[in-house]
Amino acid sequence: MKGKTILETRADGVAIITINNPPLNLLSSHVMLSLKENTEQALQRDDVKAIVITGSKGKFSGGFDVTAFGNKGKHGKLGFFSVDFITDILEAARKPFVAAIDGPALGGGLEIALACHARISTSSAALGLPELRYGILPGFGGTQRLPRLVGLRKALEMILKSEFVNGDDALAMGLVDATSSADELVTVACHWAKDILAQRRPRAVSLYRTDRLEPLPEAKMMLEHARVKSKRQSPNLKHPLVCIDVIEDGLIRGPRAALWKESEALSELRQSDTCRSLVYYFFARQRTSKVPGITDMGLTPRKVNTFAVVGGGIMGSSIVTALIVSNYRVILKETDEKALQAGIERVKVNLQDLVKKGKLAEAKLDKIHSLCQGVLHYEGFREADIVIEAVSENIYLKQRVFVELESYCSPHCILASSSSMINLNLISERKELQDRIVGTHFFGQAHLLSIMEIVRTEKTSPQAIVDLLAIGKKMEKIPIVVHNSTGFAMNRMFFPYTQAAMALVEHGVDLYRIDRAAEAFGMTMGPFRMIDFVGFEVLIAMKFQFSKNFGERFDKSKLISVIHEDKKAGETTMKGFYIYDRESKFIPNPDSKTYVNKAKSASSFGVDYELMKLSDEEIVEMILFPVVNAACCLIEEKVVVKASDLDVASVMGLGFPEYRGGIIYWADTIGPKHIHLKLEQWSETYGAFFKPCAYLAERASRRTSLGQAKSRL
Ligand SMILES: C[C@H](O)CC(=O)SCCNC(=O)CCNC(=O)[C@H](O)C(C)(C)COP(=O)(O)OP(=O)(O)OC[C@H]1O[C@@H](n2cnc3c(N)ncnc32)[C@H](O)[C@@H]1OP(=O)(O)O
Repeated sequence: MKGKTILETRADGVAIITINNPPLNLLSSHVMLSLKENTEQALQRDDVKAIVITGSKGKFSGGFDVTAFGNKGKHGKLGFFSVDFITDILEAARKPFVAAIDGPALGGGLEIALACHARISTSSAALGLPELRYGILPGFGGTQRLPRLVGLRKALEMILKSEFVNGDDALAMGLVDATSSADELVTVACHWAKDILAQRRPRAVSLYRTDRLEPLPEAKMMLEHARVKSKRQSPNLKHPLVCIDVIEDGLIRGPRAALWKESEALSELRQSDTCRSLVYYFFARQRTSKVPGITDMGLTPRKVNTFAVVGGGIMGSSIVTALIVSNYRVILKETDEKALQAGIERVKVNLQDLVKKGKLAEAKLDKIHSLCQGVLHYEGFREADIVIEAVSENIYLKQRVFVELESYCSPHCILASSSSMINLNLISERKELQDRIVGTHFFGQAHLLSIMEIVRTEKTSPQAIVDLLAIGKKMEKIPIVVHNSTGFAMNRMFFPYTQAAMALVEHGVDLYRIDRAAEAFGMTMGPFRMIDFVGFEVLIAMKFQFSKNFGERFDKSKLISVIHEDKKAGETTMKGFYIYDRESKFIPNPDSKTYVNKAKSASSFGVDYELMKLSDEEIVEMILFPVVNAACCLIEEKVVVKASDLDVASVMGLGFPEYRGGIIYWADTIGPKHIHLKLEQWSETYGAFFKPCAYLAERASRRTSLGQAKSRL
């Protein structure tokens, strides 16, 4: 990736410097060098009185090219760019600089704009400093200039959450000085620059503004609060704390001194393991929508307006919610009036929940809810472009629904099942339907989680997959395209996570200690919290399918049989391994001892004093190496096309820590040999559940990595 900037001079004395590195005008070293050269040239020329910086083709700049992070040596002089160029040449120039922003102005891109003397943007521009996503901090002055432009409170929010704002919001908070249409953008920016030149508008230097900063004692309290929150939310991460320290340093020692501290911190953080893992993960996520043999066929997604959903239970109503929020019209079918009203009510509650979480504007609630229409007898199904079956996980019921769908839907309608584990080939054997049958598995609550498995059989048409990828994008879901198999990819990894933990409990390890160890490692939820989240019923259904399809390996746990007696339990009923209140706060459930004692006495395992002595790290290995093994089986069976898809699925579905790169990436940092050895030992002592698969064995013996897809680092 090379790229450059282009300098043009206009008759009125304004020079336009355009960043040109398509498609996103990223800041490669060539672009930065060229920007510096063109800026110096514009400053030296007598015919140039003011300068506008913009990006080509409606994109200001997507920021620094992150492929360079994680590598030692490359881009070694970023600090000089930040201080010597951005601060001492660009911002210090007597000739005014104005940024004309359309499209993304992110990371280093926004930081260049922050150093200009004014910023004009379109309403739809996306502005943000998402550096923390990559384990680094804003390194071109963003830690100093953003708080001085928008106040510390808002700046901390944007930086720590890697939040983007649009042009209108940026104007409201003082991040930009005016908005304009895209057509007029550069003209408005040129006028603004001339106004500064004529002293009709101020030549504002962001680095030394203080009018928006909160008083120091208040600022210190905010920073302390941010530290506490960051330590609580991500105790294993250092870079958010480094970033907070650098911001504070600027408030105490002054912004210029802090710029050097910022660039030193950047140099160090960009070579960290966290940065390497997060950059890897960024590209792994980007790659999920590229499916070899499908997305390279030149197919265009068909227009989809209307969905139909069969079943308004928890999953069905959640899918309806996710669809209507994305502006699709949805017909919801239930079997009787009572069930239908309950389904529609659930959709309403889900929408209100989104409002409460700040993810949906209250004013839009009624309009969005009106996109859902309830029916009892497949009325309107012929107009549907896609039907999603969301009835309970009962193969016979699903088969019956698909027979009915064939007669009520148009011959082009995609027929999707939301099953989380049932083999799609069993759902319908009708040849006429085969190329239209696909799985759409939303892990957990479809309107809350951002991942979607798209399941294809041997016969599913590439067009149906391309259509679903486009729908997933509109719904802002990360798609994982998988081949049909019991449990697909996510549940194939989730189930062993719970099984290993249950085996440990039956051997005498404390249930809550296992959750604590997993969470300290970075899992969003320990295995028992996770079981509560998905609900006991789902786990029981999963055990049934897994035992049937994978045999004895998955048939050992007695704890599942015990909880079967209480199968409605879980977070939705406010009682599972934990007890929940209405705010979803939870405490251990004293009754879970009863489950555990019953399971122990029914179990063939017996208390194992060696296992009871395990350290937290060893507990984590014992519950996560089986997940690595399951992921290896998925690669071996070609359920996924790229190992990196499992990294993304593990993070987004299983809550594996993103900063460890995902399950396969993490396993490669430990080494397949060690994992294989441990699993072999455990399988000898504790049974076939731990038996490593052939793929893992082969990689271990050849000492090669498990991930086939190479990172772009
Ligand atoms: C020193 C500084 O403080 C440090 C920094 O600047 S850190 C960098 C900050 N910038 C970012 O985080 C931007 C990340 N990118 C994005 O969020 C999105 O790409 C976007 C919103 C800008 C655009 O989205 P969209 O138009 O859908 O384009 P998208 O498909 O994502 O990207 C196009 C290509 O650019 C790549 N790309 C995007 N941002 C990149 C980046 N910062 N570095 C390297 N490659 C990048 C994508 O991987 C993709 O590659 P591909 O064509 O090979 O798949």
